[in-house]
Amino acid sequence: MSDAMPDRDHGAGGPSMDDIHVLDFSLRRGSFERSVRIRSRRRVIALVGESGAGKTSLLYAVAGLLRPQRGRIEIAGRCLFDSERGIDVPAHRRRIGYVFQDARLFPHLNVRRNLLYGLHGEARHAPRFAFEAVVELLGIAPLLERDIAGLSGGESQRVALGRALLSQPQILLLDEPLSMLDMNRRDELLPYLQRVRDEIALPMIYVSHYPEEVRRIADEVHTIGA
Ligand SMILES: Nc1ncnc2c1ncn2[C@@H]1O[C@H](COP(=O)(O)OP(=O)(O)OP(=O)(O)O)[C@@H](O)[C@H]1O
Repeated sequence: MSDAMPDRDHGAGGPSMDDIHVLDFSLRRGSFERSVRIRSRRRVIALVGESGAGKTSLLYAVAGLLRPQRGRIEIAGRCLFDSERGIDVPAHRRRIGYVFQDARLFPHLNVRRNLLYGLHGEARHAPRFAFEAVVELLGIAPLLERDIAGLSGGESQRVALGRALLSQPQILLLDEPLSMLDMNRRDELLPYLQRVRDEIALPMIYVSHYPEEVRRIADEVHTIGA
């Protein structure tokens, strides 16, 4: 089932004929099996569904961490997997920024070093998302010299989002980034997620349990397992 939201103004980086996502595949994890058929021209889509429906598994397949049994995955027109054509782009070449439920920051590095970790390897050369711009976008400047252990859940998620952007992704995958936060912290973080959505023209796939959260972020909602 899918449910298109009203159009949002995405500016110059908005949807075009090329912005077509195709998630048309079947996967298996132990005894769990899930097939999905999603085609979308919306840049930001959400996957919702009950616990165990397979939302995280679908993100893993997009990220190249789980290989589907068959099918095709295209994000913004870029083919990542096609069993018929023998295409399976390795995970490290998919240019994915992944934000998990828990921020998964390096506890022995401070905020600045966690962010700079994202900006390593090829990402350092002519980055599309520069360090200062990402720090400004996410309001991280006051946190830069702080230790990870002292950050609130919302601050940690902003740093995790910043690190993901600095890795210069072509796709942003968000796996319930607000789920570990209480209501107040969720309300604090949501505007930053909206800024990322509006100011950075990246395709985003957003997994969530919360209809309210999804309505505020995604252009289109797909229910998994219905
Ligand atoms: N490593 C694994 N090996 C075998 N089965 C697994 C593995 N990881 C998850 N599963 C099973 O795959 C199914 C889908 O799990 P998944 O985490 O993708 O669901 P989800 O919709 O993201 O759930 P939640 O909302 O609770 O995070 C579940 O039945 C789960 O038990």
